[in-house]
Amino acid sequence: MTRLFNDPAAFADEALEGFAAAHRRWVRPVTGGVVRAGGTPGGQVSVVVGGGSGHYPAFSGLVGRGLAHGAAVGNVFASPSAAQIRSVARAAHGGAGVLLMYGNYAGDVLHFGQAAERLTADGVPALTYAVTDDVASAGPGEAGKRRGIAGDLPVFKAAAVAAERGLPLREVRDVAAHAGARTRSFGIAFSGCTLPGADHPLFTVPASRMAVGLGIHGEPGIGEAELPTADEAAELLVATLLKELPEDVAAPAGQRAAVILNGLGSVKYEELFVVYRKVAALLAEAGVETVDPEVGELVTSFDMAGVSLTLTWLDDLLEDLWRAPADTPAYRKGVLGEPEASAAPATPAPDTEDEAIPAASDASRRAAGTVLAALEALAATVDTHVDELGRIDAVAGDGDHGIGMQRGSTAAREAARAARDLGAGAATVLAHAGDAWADKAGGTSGALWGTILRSVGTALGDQEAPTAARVAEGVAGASAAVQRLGGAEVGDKTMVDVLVPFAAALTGAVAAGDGLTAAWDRAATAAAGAAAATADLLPRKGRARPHAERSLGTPDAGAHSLALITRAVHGVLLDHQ
Ligand SMILES: Nc1ncnc2c1ncn2[C@@H]1O[C@H](COP(=O)(O)OP(=O)(O)O)[C@@H](O)[C@H]1O
Ligand SMILES: O=C(COP(=O)(O)O)[C@@H](O)CO
Repeated sequence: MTRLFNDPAAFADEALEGFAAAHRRWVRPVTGGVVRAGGTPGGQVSVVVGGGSGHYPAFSGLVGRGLAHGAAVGNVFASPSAAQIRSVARAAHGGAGVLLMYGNYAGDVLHFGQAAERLTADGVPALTYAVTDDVASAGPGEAGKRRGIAGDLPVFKAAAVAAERGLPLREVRDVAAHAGARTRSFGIAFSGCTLPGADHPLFTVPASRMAVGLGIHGEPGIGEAELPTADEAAELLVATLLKELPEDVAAPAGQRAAVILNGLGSVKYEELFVVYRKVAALLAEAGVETVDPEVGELVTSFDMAGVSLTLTWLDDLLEDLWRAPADTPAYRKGVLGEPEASAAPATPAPDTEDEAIPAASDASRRAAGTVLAALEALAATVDTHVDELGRIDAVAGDGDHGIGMQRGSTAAREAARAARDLGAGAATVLAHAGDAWADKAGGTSGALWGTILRSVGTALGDQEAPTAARVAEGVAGASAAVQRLGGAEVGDKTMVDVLVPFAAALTGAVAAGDGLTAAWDRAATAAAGAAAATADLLPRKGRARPHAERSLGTPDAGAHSLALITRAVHGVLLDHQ
């Protein structure tokens, strides 16, 4: 239970503020996260890590010498936005490029990928690396789909030390990939966390049982088993990882491994030590020599009761990097010399983008008024359904869809209003709204909704009075852009299952001669039907994928919210026709 909070929606921001105030020796707050207090030495590659809040010490607690140069910090269980990541990366840049590192989650992949593209275009060379250590999240044949859990730490650390030793950007990324390929984790859980403001945990397991194969967002595991003793838990964790050796490790005997026994939030240190006692014995029995083991909380999920074991199979390079000293708020080891003089920031962090409003025709400015009304109706619908969206998402996802949509749609409405008040046309109002949505919400749906609004805006332009055909073209463009960006197809159980038939129905009705309001009405009806039909699908993308069966009978959260929104926008069109 998370008991101490003010406004749940402000929890992540307030926690970051307090964290930075408490750790000024190590970190300096910047827009979107924190960077090392002493900056990045000139000419050194910076390693910028990040992810959602709720996982402390990941990610802000891992910033300091010997580890990350900066951390981009998202909302609770949602990736930071591309704008946050760019801001942190620019502040951490020492002139030699930036490696962006994160766990392999859909939202993180989208936002860090977009940030890397923009940074490179802005003259800050940037590469990405996603950690995939969690063996329970996908089989060995799909290792690229695995998520990142406590294996984040050794992989981030290897890259950061390589950067500090002066390696160029590509080689730092190669080191990250080498450490990632040799890092595996597996966990068990006894209860999920309770998010700030929620009154029950994301999942529960009967007192006599445990979930096997945990996730760090309240995912309930891939199986259930009898509650083990501490020794039995150790046996399961060790046996699972010894069966999951990296390709270039033939057998455990004779190997050396970095070991992390990680508590997820409410498993106490003494319990962890009881488990570790057996883990150490079992690894020794298998002929594995443990190197600088860590027992404690390194990646958490609020108050989740769970424990995971991580092994990084070491070679000479990886052992050297793992043993290197570090000095961060949450992870310290060895002794570091005096800090090198830091670079004057090579790339000052812009806090705001250029806000110039392009000229617009009167017709487009009038259309911007309708766009604003549509965004107001959208945000109101999300507010009304916020709890329902969270509940649906919690069935097989991480329960944050309502909160994420609320943050995004509220920000979009405010940005649209400000742009409209400055005389913007329809395209500019939608572009500002889309950017604000993606920036404030983060997460998968934040990136996708930002793209939807911007795509529709591009088709409308700032000059012409939008016709029904233009609107249909914009929605079709949004549908194609979402598929390109997220890689989902119809049938994967995502918002694409609604967006594609919605766009097709709208285009078809307009082509058949319907006016916009009538065509939108038909399309919104098609959207509602398509959203309901997602209940029969098995998810193949996003957070819900590993819990496919649990989601049968429940519609996809993003599909459902999209259908609700299309109906709300129809009400606005009726009023404005
Ligand atoms: N690859 C994808 N393409 C399109 N939509 C996706 C994809 N992955 C997830 N989604 C949509 O995003 C929704 C989840 O949104 P949200 O919970 O806000 O993001 P997150 O999963 O990052 O927490 C899902 O219900 C699904 O509709
Ligand atoms: O939740 C996280 C990011 O994943 P999403 O796909 O945005 O949900 C984050 O907590 C882990 O970095």
